[in-house]
Amino acid sequence: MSALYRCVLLNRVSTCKKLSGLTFRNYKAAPPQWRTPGSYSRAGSTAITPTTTQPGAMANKADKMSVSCSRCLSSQASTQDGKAGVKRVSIEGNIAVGKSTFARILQSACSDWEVMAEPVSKWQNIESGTSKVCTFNLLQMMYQDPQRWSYTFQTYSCMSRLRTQLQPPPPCLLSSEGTPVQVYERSVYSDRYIFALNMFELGCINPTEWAVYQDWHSLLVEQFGHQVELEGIIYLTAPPEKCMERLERRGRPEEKGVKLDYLNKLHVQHERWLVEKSTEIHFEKLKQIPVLQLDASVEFQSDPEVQDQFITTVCLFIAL
Ligand SMILES: Nc1ncnc2c1ncn2[C@@H]1O[C@H](COP(=O)(O)OP(=O)(O)OP(=O)(O)O)[C@@H](O)[C@H]1O
Ligand SMILES: Nc1nc(=O)c2ncn([C@H]3C[C@H](O)[C@@H](CO)O3)c2[nH]1
Repeated sequence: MSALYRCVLLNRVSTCKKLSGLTFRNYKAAPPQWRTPGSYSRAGSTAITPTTTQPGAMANKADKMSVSCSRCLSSQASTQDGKAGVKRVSIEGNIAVGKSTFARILQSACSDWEVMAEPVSKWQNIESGTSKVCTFNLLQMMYQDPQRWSYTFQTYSCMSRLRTQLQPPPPCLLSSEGTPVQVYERSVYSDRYIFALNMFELGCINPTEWAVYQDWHSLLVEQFGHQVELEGIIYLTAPPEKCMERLERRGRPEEKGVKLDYLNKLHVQHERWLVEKSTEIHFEKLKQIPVLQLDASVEFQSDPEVQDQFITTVCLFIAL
């Protein structure tokens, strides 16, 4: 069944449904508007059959994916900052788990979603203040000498994420009749509660730097308030060994020295923050954020059926 068809179907779901372990409670939301790659079309309204009742291959694929949702999205998106009705969601997960790949799939499936990529190329090409010819690769510097460069990296990565999260949605999203969504690849929150915290625990950020980082991070998040709030988090998980395999296959030069142990530590940070909820969080709203956990160890890149299943699940999460 195509993503377009199933998203049309979603329009009629109003009672508690269970999909691959994901429970949805009563919701009435406008249907997400979908496109198939290459052709954009608006969805009409048709009766729905929940995906769990679909026989055959789809059900088997669903068995392969473990999906869980800690709480579903509130239908109230931001209304105070010119982003009325636009929901904001971040995709979180370990290095090379497949966030960009997943984001591209979402982007190509739905015209109402704007995916904002992590600004890696900016980190790789910081222009010198005096000469545009001279650039610095801060990502490489951080990996080569984490003790020296981690704090600098976190200031720059957090600033660039903040800039991304403050970007207004494009006019087409604001005028959308469906459920427009801005999807960020990582966020100012993972900057602090995954990476900066991890670097501090590893001793690559010293206690003074950590105190300074936390102070300005809190100030920025509090000052920008609802402008940097999220309505949901999509957490992609895979065993660190799988991430290592994908990281090596991708072959990003700066990541040559990344060890499995580092990915294990980042995995633990993600689990503490998003699953066990044992990370100390300093923002009340962030503590309440619904988290959709998706098992990204499935090789979904070349499997349209699995992609469809993911899209449907995200679509339901966002519609709630
Ligand atoms: N589900 C998947 N099945 C197989 N290969 C995948 C899958 N998802 C991603 N990959 C591959 O793994 C590599 C890393 O994926 P990707 O760049 O999307 O990860 P990422 O999470 O965005 O990484 P980063 O944390 O560095 O931003 C890529 O080579 C991609 O083609
Ligand atoms: N130290 C550190 N802090 C961050 O906030 C952060 N965000 C991403 N990364 C690394 C992971 C990938 O190699 C690469 C692309 O995601 O950049 C980070 N590294």
